[in-house]
Amino acid sequence: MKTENTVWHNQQISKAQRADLKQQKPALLWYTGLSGSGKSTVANAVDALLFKLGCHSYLLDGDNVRHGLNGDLGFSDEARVENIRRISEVAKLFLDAGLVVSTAFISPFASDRAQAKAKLEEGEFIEVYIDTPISVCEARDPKGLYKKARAGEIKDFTGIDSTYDVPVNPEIHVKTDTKSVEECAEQIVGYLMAKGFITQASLQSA
Ligand SMILES: Nc1ncnc2c1ncn2[C@@H]1O[C@H](COP(=O)(O)OS(=O)(=O)O)[C@@H](OP(=O)(O)O)[C@H]1O
Ligand SMILES: Nc1ncnc2c1ncn2[C@@H]1O[C@H](COP(=O)(O)OP(=O)(O)O)[C@@H](O)[C@H]1O
Repeated sequence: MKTENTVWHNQQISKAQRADLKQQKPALLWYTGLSGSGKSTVANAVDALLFKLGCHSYLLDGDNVRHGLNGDLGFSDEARVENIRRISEVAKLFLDAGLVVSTAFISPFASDRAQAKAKLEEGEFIEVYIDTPISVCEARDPKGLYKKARAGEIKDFTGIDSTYDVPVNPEIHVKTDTKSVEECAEQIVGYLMAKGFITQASLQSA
């Protein structure tokens, strides 16, 4: 999709040059999971760990992005599709800047996650499934939203009266009901190290 009568301008500094300067490989950690599953908590812990390791990263969080860029969108299926489309474009720009990016959105539809992946280079999209049973999410209910949804005060609530497509083959599968936040974060950072997204050189220069 592009605006009519616009032409792409190649830029002088490439994505590879920006990444080389930071001694890291751009990547997108795409967190997905139910409300209350732990996306924000784990993504924040990972981002803090990456920062400590000297990695140049950035976190786009669902609730926060809906305070600005996507503040005009609600929770109908169409609005969620547009929400994820915009986020995937923004994430792509951040990757272009050479960063390790995290996005923490419910992103309930598999087709939207697939489209986000298709916008990136091979291997850059890392799906992180925050797999927490809805019973646990509901017991946590950190924002009191499940209570409101059960009372019929919020409609189209994911897992109650709006669909969530469970990831079929996520790169990282995180179980927050059996692991601590720290263990979940270490699992994810360990994956990035094992796959060479963070190099020894970048750690030594930190
Ligand atoms: N109807 C409904 N369904 C789900 N979630 C709701 C709803 N209404 C408000 N909220 C709050 O919005 C947060 C989800 O926003 P996202 O942008 O991640 O959703 S989506 O990816 O477009 O589905 C979600 O944040 P998290 O709890 O962090 O997931 C909720 O705080
Ligand atoms: N291992 C864990 N990982 C992530 N969150 C956990 C874990 N154990 C308990 N929690 C709690 O679960 C809640 C998850 O909320 P949040 O991170 O906002 O989820 P989401 O962003 O998916 O809506 C927080 O209150 C957090 O403290």
